[in-house]
Amino acid sequence: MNEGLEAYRVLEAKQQPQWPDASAVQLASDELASQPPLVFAGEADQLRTRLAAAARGEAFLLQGGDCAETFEAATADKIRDRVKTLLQMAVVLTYGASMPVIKVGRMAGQFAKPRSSDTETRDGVTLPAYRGDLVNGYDFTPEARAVDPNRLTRGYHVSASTLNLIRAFTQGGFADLRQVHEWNKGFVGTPANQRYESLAAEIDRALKFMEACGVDHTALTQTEFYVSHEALLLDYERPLVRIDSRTGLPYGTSGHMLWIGERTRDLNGAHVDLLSRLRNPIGVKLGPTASVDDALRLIDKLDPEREPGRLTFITRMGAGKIRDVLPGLLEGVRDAGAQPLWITDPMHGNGITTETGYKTRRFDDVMDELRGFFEAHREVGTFPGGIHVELTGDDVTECLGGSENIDEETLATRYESLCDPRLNHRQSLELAFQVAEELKKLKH
Ligand SMILES: O=C[C@H](O)[C@H](O)COP(=O)(O)O
Ligand SMILES: C=C(OP(=O)(O)O)C(=O)O
Ligand SMILES: [Mn+2]
Repeated sequence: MNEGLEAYRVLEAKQQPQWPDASAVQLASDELASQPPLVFAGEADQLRTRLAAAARGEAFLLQGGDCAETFEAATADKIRDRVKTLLQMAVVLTYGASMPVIKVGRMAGQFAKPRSSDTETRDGVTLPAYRGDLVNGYDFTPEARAVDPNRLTRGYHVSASTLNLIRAFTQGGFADLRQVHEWNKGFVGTPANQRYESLAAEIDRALKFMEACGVDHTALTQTEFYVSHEALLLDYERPLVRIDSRTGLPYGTSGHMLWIGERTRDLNGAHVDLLSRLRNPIGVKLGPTASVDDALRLIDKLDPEREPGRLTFITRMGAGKIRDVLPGLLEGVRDAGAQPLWITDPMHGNGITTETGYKTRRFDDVMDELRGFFEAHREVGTFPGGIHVELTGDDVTECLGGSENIDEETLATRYESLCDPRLNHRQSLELAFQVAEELKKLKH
């Protein structure tokens, strides 16, 4: 029954590195195959159950983290701050939505990147493009940019220690909601403070009320937190597929939820084939050219049983297109009787490059796409089930605007991303406040 797990090998796999030495890749693959799984099948099942609730309109998904994690930045402080940002956003969204928020990091495995071009040219020198720390290094030298299969096992170990820390933080009391309300301090003295003050005060009061009522301590101090990444690099994903001893079924154990990117979602390609055979919850990015037919064929292939929570469509249309494109897609899928979870990625359709060469996004465009997402669902009568955001807990300057009004000149001061621009800590919270306002409207 599981022989099909090798079927992807004869199909076209886009965006894979050209490894120079097949035997070194085989060694790395054998090494990965001998390591323990990073996540357990039962956890993936539990996430699927949670996502099924979101598909029914009874929960909301918050998925976020770096565009490209790096080995170097897998430090305790940076992991803590990213988790903290997501937890703080989740508190705001939970209050806005009055429903559970499912927390899923783009973490502990988000190390491989699809690129528009195989090469990068700087000052007349052309080298291979950076494809993520799982493949090559970022420094612009031939040595760093050479692809290195030893990075596959290093990526596994960095993911393991990242996940270990995430589990410790979210189970060990760090996620104490009573601490999480400290977030509003980040806004003191900014124009955003006034705008969000009243919602922040309401949340504070609600938390104090819960505590006074004697709500079970663990409900306030422990939280479920899942990890996900784009399942791009098949030489990493395949060796981490394991057969679950309970059910005899294959699970990708590199993360709880795996998604297929916009560039690799070909129906007859290797990525769709391999992921179709795994029991994890699966995501697929859908850009503005995706048709109803594309979506329905993906459903047939990835979710033939139409099992709630199995399939999440992550739309990334661009602020200028979402209102035109999304309603038709939602209608077509609904009319075919399918109920995938629909979430929005308001980042990847809104990239621009400044004259000085920085890849960036305008906070206002991100918010506009988010509002377009809620409008499209309102129009069709479907549920806007979550958000997928590139963000960091650090005080970087990568996206334009927000309450700090980051301008083009400021971008250069703390631009740290090696791939796409992320919302910084404050911009992320600001986004959460505005999404909470949209969620509140849903209830009325
Ligand atoms: O994260 C997404 C893609 O890897 C990224 O947007 C591609 O960027 P590029 O056009 O710079 O290759
Ligand atoms: C590559 C990404 O997105 P997409 O596949 O939507 O372009 C990403 O999420 O970083
Ligand atoms: Mn990205």
